[in-house]
Amino acid sequence: MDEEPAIELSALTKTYGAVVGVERLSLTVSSGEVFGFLGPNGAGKTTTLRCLVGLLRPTGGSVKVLGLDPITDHGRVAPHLGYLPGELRFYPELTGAQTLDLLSALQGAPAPARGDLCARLGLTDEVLARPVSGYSRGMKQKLGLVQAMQHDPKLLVLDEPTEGLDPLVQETFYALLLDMAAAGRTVLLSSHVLPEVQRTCGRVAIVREGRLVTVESVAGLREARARRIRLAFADGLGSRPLGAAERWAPRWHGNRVELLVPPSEVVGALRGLLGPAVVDVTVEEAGLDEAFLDLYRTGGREEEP
Ligand SMILES: Nc1ncnc2c1ncn2[C@@H]1O[C@H](COP(=O)(O)OP(=O)(O)OP(=O)(O)O)[C@@H](O)[C@H]1O
Repeated sequence: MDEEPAIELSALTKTYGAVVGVERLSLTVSSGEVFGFLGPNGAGKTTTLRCLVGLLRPTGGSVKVLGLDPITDHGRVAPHLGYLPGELRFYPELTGAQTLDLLSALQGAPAPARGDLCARLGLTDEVLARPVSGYSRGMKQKLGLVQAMQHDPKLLVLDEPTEGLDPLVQETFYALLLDMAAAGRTVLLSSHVLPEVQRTCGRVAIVREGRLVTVESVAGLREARARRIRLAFADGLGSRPLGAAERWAPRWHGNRVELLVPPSEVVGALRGLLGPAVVDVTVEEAGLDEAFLDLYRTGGREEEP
C-alpha cells in the first residue's frame, strides 16, 4: 500500500564486453512484497542484484530503488537498503562487532535491530569480539545477514542467503523474513533453493540466459504447471509405446509409468492411456520443483501438440 514500487527495472541491460549479463530486463516489485528471483547458473541474477544496489552501472535501461537511482542517489538509498552479497568479503582483522559498526557507518543509519538479530542467530558477544578471520562459513553468513538487516531497511536484497547455514539457523532466517514481511518491508530473494522460495515468496521472477522468462505468483505457477499421472499395468511386459502420450516423455519403472502432463490435457491423456491392462492410476499436482525445472529447461515454451 506504499507510494511507489520498491523496485523498478526498465529494460535493464548489463554486458561485460561481449558477455551478456542481463538483457532488457523489466520488472516491478511492489512495496511489501517478498519476491523470489530464480534461474540457473549464469542466468544474470547476481548481475541484476548488483545493479539494483548500485554496485554495477547498467549498460542500458534504468534502475529505480525506492523511487531513486541507486548510483546517483546512493546517499539517500543506502540507509533504507540492506544487501547480502552472494560472496561475502569482510576485513579479516576486524572483529564481528567492528565489522557491523563499519557497515552501519557505510549504511549511514543506526542499527536498531542488531541486538535482536544477533541474539536470534546465536552471534554472542563473545563471538562478536573475535576477529572475523576465525569465523566459520556459517558464522560469516550470519554476520552477513545481521549487517543486511541491522538498520531495519525498507528493501532487503538477498543473494543466496541460506548458503552455509545449518537447518536450524535456516528456520530462524525464515522467521526473520516473515517478520520483515509482516512489518511491510520488501524483500528480493535470489535463491536456488526452491522449497525456500515456495515457503517465503509471494511472486517469483525466473531468468534464463540474461532474460526474463516469467513472473508469476508461487500459487499460480504451481496451478498452471504439470500434473503427474502414474499408471500401473497388470501384465509383465514392462515399457511399451503409449501412442500420443509419448510426447510427455513417459518414464518407465518395470510395469509402472509416470508422465508429467499439462493440467488442461490430463483428461484427454487418460482417455488415451486407460485400457484393460491398467490396474491402478493416480493423478497429482507436480511439485513446485518440477514447475521450476521445466521453466529452467524450456524457458517457459510450452510444447504444442
Ligand atoms: N565480472 C564479470 N565479467 C565477465 N562476465 C561476467 C562477470 N560477472 C558475470 N558475468 C557473466 O554474466 C552472466 C551472468 O552472470 P551472473 O553472475 O549474473 O549469473 P547468476 O544468475 O548470478 O549465476 P549463479 O547462479 O551461477 O550465481 C554469466 O554469463 C557470467 O559469466
